[in-house]
Order: sequence, then C-alpha cells, then structure tokens
Amino acid sequence: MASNLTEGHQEHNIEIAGHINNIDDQNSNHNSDTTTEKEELREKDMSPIAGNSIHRSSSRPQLDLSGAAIQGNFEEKDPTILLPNQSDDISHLALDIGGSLIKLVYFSRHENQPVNDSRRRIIKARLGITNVNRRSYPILGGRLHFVKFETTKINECLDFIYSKQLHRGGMDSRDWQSEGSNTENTVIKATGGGAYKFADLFKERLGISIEKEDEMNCLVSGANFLLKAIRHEAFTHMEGHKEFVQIDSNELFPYLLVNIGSGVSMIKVDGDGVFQRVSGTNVGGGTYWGLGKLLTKCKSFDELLELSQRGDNSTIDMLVGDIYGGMDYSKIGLSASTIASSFGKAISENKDLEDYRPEDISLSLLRMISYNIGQIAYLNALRFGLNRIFFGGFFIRGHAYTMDTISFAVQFWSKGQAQAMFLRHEGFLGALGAFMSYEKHGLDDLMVHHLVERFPMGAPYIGGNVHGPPLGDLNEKISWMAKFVQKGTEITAPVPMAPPGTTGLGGFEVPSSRGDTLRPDASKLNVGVLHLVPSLEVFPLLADPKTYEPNTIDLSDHGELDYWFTVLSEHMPDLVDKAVASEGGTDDAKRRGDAFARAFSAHMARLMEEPAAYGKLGLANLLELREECLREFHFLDVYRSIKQRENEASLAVLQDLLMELDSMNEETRMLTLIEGVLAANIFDWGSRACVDLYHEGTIIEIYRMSRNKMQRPWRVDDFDILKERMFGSSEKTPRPYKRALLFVDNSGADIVLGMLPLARELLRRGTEVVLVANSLPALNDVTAMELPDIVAEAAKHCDILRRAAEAGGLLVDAMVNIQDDSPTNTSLSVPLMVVENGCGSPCIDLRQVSSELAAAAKDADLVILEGMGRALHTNFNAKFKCDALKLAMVKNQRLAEKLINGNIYDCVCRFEAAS
Ligand SMILES: CC(C)(COP(=O)(O)O)[C@@H](O)C(=O)NCCC(=O)O
Ligand SMILES: [Mn+2]
Repeated sequence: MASNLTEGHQEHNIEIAGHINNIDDQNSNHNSDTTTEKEELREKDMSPIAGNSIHRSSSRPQLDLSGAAIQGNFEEKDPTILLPNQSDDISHLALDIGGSLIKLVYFSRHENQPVNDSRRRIIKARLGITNVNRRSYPILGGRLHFVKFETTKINECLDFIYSKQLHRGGMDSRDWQSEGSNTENTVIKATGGGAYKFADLFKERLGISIEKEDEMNCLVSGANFLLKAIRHEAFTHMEGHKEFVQIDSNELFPYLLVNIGSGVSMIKVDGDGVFQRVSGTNVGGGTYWGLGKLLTKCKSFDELLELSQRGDNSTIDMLVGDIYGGMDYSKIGLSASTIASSFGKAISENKDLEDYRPEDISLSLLRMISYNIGQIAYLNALRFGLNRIFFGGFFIRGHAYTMDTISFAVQFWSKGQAQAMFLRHEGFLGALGAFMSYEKHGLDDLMVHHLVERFPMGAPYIGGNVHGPPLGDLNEKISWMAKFVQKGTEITAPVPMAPPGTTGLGGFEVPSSRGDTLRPDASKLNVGVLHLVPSLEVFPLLADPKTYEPNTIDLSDHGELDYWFTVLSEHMPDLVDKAVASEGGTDDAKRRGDAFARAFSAHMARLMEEPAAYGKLGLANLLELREECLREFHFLDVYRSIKQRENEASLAVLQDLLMELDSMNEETRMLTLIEGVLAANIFDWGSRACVDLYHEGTIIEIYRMSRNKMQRPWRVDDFDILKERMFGSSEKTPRPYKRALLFVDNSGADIVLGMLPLARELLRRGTEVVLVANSLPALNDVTAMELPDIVAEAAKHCDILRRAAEAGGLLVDAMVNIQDDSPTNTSLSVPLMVVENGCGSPCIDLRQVSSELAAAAKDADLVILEGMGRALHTNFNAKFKCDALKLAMVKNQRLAEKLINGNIYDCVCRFEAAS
C-alpha cells in the first residue's frame, strides 16, 4: 500500500497514542505452510470430471461434459472447467400461449466469469467447503426473465425470441452460436391453446418444434414453485391494503388455485403434481374484455381497466339501497351500497347504451365478474374444506379494485373463514410450469434463499408497446432514459402496477383512486428478474429463521417512507457526482450518471406510489436497490478512491494506536477497543450528516473528535455484561470464545482503527476471528476482496495479526510485499480469516448469505455486527443461537430518536447472550 498519505501521515499523534511500547514482535515470517496446503487441495480435487458425453434427450437439458478440460491452474481448488461442447445457455425458454396473451419465461446464464481469487480458494479449503452442492445443479447460476406479448402480436414475440437467439439455446442445439446453425432438433416447451394453434408458425419462422405441456399441470407446478421458492409471492389485498403472507412450504397443501384467464379454472392442489380441476366458470377475463369491448368501444383490455378506474357503477347497477329506498337491508347483512343486481338499473331506465358512461359500464362489468369469480371460488373452497384460495391469471393484472372485489366476496361469503390471496407472478404460472417441465435442471430443488429478485429498468417488458428500454443493452437503456426525460414524461419504473387506492367499503364502493393515478398502461407486471444463486444459504446461527425479519424500519408506514425517500433524494446529486468522478468524469460516465439518477428516481416514485410493488419494503431494500441501480449503469465501485485514501491515512497511525492499547490493562483495553469501534464508525459516506462533517476536518481530526465524545454510558450500554463475559467475575472464570464472526462495515478508520484492533484482541485471547465483509462494494464499505491487502498492511505493524493472518492463509499473496522473513510458528496462532457475506449492500439479510459465511458460522460462538446498516437498520432485533454484540454509532437524528430515544452520534453497544 502506498505511503504518500494525503492527511494521515502528518497526523500520527492521535490522542490515545502516547508512549511507544510495542509488544508485537516486528520480526515477521512468511514461510507459511502453503506447500502442504496445496497438496491437500490437489488431493481433494482429484475427483474425476465425468469423461464422455452424456445422453441428452430432447427434454433433458444437461451439461455436455464431453471434451471437458481444466483451464488454468490444476492446483486450484475450483479451477475453471472448460466445456467446449456445452452450449452457453442450458434449458431456457418456455411459453404459455393463451387466448389474449403470450407469456414467456426464459433463462440466461450469468455472464460473470469465475473470479480467480486466491482468498476464495483458500477459505474454501480451510472451511472445508466443497462444490458438491453446486455441481449437482445443472444450472450453476443464472436469471429467470418474465416477458409477455399480446397474442395478436405473436410476430413481435417471434422477433423477440429470434433477437435474443432463445430458439438456438434450446435443448438439442449444440452449436447455436454459429450463424444459421440448424434448429431442427430444438424443442421448446409450451402450454396453452396457442401451443397447438401456432406450432406450425414457430416451425416456419424459427425452425423449432413445440412440445405441448398440459395446461393444468403447468399451472399447478408454476404455482407450487412460486409459493415455495419466492419469499414475497403471495399477498392479501383488502380495502386497498396489501399484505404479504409468509407461506410455510411444509404447510402449503391443500389449497384452491383459481386461474383467471379468458375463462376460469379452479383446481384443488394437494401436492406436487397432485391436483384435480374441481370447477371453473366461463365468465372470466375474456367475458370482461369481450363484453367491455362491445359496450364501450375500448381498444384494449388495459384501456377498459383504466376506464373502470374512473367509473361509478351505481349509475347502472341496481343496489340494495335502490330497492329499499336508500336504506340498508340490515336484517340479512346487506348495506345499501351492496349490488343487488349487476346492470339491473338498466331495465327500469329508459336509456340507450350511449346514455351510459363507458367508465361506469366498465366498472359495473368488472365488479360483476370479479365478484362472481370470488363467490364461486369460495363455494368450491367450502366444498372441499379449503381455507386458502390463491388467485392467478392475467385478468387480475395487479389491479387493486379487482383484487379487493374478489377478496370481499370470499370474505363476505365465508364470514371471514377463508382468505383470498394473490400472486405477484399471477400471469406466469403456466409459462413457469412449462419451464419446470424440462427435467431436470434442478430448479424444483431451489429454495427461497437461492433466489434473489432484482428490478432492472424495463426488464419485464418487451412486447406490445414499448414500456421500457430493451433488455440488456446499456447504451440503448441510457438513451431510453434520456428520451423520456426530454419528453417530460414520467418514467415508468420496471414493474409498475395499479395504484394502491382503497376501494372503500369492502370493495363495493366507487374506487377512491381515480384515473390520474393509474398509469396509461395498466397491465403492469409485478415481477423482476429472478437471479438463481444456488450457493446462498440461510445463516445457521439465526435463532429462528422462520420469524427472522431483517428490516428494523418497515416502510409500509407512509411517514417513514416519506422521510427516507427525502433523505435518499437529497443524497442523489452528490452520489451522482461521485459516481461520475469514479469513472473518470468522461462524457460516457456523465450519461450513465444521469441515467442512474433517473432510474433510481423512477424506482422511488414507483415505490412511493405502491410501496409493496417489489415485495415487502424495508429500508434495507431501498439501500440495496440504490446499489443495484449503480451497478446496472456500470458504476462498480463509486467510493474506491475515498476508501483507498482513508485506508492509507488510518494505516499510517495504526502502529501508534496499537502501542497505546498494549500499554493498558486488559479491562481498560477492552473498553478502549469498543470505544474505538464506535468512534471509528463515524466514517460513513452514506450519512448526510457525516459527509457534511468531513468538510470540517481531516480524517484524523474527525476520528479524534469522535473518540473524545465517547463518554459512557452510551445510549445503549451493555459493556459491563460484555466485560463480565470476557473476564469473568469472582465466581466465574470465563472460557474464551472459540470463533468470532466480525461483520465489518466501512473502510478506513472503521476497519483499520476500530475492528482490526478488536479482532487482534480476540486473537490474543485465543479466539479464531473471521472478518465478514461485503462481496460487492456498497458506499464506503470494505469488501472481502479488499480486506486481505488491508490486513497484510496492518500485519506489518503487528505480529499478532501477522501470525493469525498467516495461520488463516490470508497472507499468501500479500506476503510478497513483507520484507521481514524471520521464522514464526504459525501453528501457535489462532487463525484470522476473511469471508464474504454474499451481499452488495450496506445492510445484511441473514436469510441469504454466502456459503463461505455459512460454513464459517458452524463453529462460531460469537457474532459481532458493526455499523448502522448491519446492526441497526437490519438485525437490531435479530436473535442468535450464540452470543451477539451489536455495535454502531447512530448517524441519523430520526433513527436515533426512533430506535434508542436518543440523538445523532449516540452509540449502541448491545450484548445479547445466546438465545
Ligand atoms: C447507509 C448507512 C446505513 C450506512 O451506515 P453504516 O452501516 O456504514 O454505519 C447510513 O449511512 C444511513 O442510514 N444513511 C442514510 C441516512 C442519512 O443520511 O442520515
Ligand atoms: Mn457502511
């Protein structure tokens, strides 16, 4: 690491650095045991890579291992294996071709190349992580995309398939990359009537065969997959209020699936592949659209739906009040506003069709059909003793009013015993089911924690109108964003849907959300792109993963939402400046910066309108969305130079700090270390208040100021409990922790002067230390990739760190720079390791962590979470199977008030014994 510091090297005399009394042996040794380690690795990796080609049936997408060869270094634990005969994409396209819409689900492989990262290799060997789990999946990671087209525009669908070459990556095409290659043997799974009707067209235009899959089968397997694998899939919708329902996959069956397409099917589902179509009705989406078209002259389903938004059905429907002179018929529980007879008023009035407003007709129709479906569904649930009814199909289209009406019917007739639930991927059940019918791509084994949903701009749409930028191409995406701003049009966020407007009394009043809040295209999807990451796991030390909720701040509270949206909006100009500067300030970077700002603002506007649009919304999701948005526009590490500068400045004063610490007795040292962590957590480029502070002093000045403010008691102060656990009491001699997981936060002083000295103390006390850092950059958080270099640099000043880092295999690469080569017995030291957490956000969701972290957690008996993101915004209320220490400085006034009844810059030191 360079030593030409900007600020730190002039500032060595930090307050706590007094006399020089370095207890660390400065003589280092990097003669580590790497030879044995490599031998071990080689031995473990001797498992044969299946030699010859394996049979591929037309419906069995499998890896073609013929000609497989190890690429690169044979000594690596997980060398890249080249599969010359494997087409890049495995199973990847399925269709549901319905009467009105074509739904398409396709899979794309991750384009990311495996990173040749020695830290990863070493940690895997050390923690005994094999790739057995991952290799059992033909799909090693990729993305599921959801796209729809109007059936009348089937040619656009075919063009789309062609433009993305989806027809060539099919099951039997081995050489799809070569232009004009043969697609004759390619078989694509499809369901819905159109699979029969358009089979010839697919053959003619794309040269591919359609393999028809049973529609009911597909609906059921699609629904089962969604309900088991997607966390925020099912929700209730009552009086405009949407609430996600956590479905325990072990208690999923039986349920009633009501699929509302052109017609309606009602299916009793008892298990995977175990179902019965118990009922249906011919009065469905097609009826609404068909009658609506005749009666209103509307040109599209969405237009008709939009009309209903401004309608008043009481002009056309006969209400109970019309019959009872404005009164309720309370004896049988009917309010005056209840519909007695849909369209009933038209009989008694001497009016023609033209005399009725199309808006009112549309609403009346919508209510008639939705209510009828809800009622029949309930009667069938009653017939089979089912409490849960899931409604799917594209008729619903996330339309608040439709859902409210259905919910009301179910609620009303069941007297609250049965519950209507809706699905975010409502329209894709069949297509997903067809996709699942490709045996065996491992998808059906995926669990909730293997799937991460992302919402890139424009991703879910292509067909019909242009709703968003074309998928994938950054340049076109940027132009699209610019175009919308020029037109002064509101950008449609990627997964918009109808507004959350309440429908008033049980869905039987006039919709309160009027047309101006409904976007021009109401057929919005509520889905993003599903990333399949089979290596993600649930953090094993969570006391109760089922009840764990990462977010402390729930943004379904509108007051909170408003506040955090304002905060994040205020951050935007500075963030964009930094992002552009991080990419050299070029014109291209400026364009990308603008596009990022627009995209993130569009997401925020979308979420402001419908907070639950992307699933349950917490602050952590919003902060992650911002990072994802930056990555979408190729800003990979905005704070890179700031992080480097602060690391260098902090490393320059580390030695003084360590000497000062070493001069203290154990108990004072522990207190000073915790103070140090809290004080150094002030270096947070995500906090508005802190960034303002940085204009007022150098890193070291701020650090000093922060340290000076560390008077106890802190706002949350469990230090005495921690001290007792560490040092014991007169009755109890403590046993040192075996392994501590330190979830580290920011670069610079935070890691170097805060967490590393704490880690060193634990190591000194015989505890193995695992530093858990982000997999991807987020704000100024330190990443797992960056940490080994920082540790190596720190190890130059400290023998404890050096020996531990060597024992943990951390210095293998970095040791090259270390001058001192006197022998050290690494076996005497407990190891210091670095693992990645699987996240790229300032917060951490412990339901989805890296396999490295999960493996490291197995022997851990202490978890330390540091920083606002990891310990306050998320996990503040998390309970662990082992002891936990949550350390953070609160750098936001509102959060301080809300969470700890305190003030900005107050500190939290929360110790919780294993639960
Ligand atoms: C983004 C953060 C969670 C990062 O905090 P950290 O985890 O680094 O302590 C935090 O800076 C934050 O909540 N910022 C937004 C609020 C504000 O600007 O006050
Ligand atoms: Mn941080």
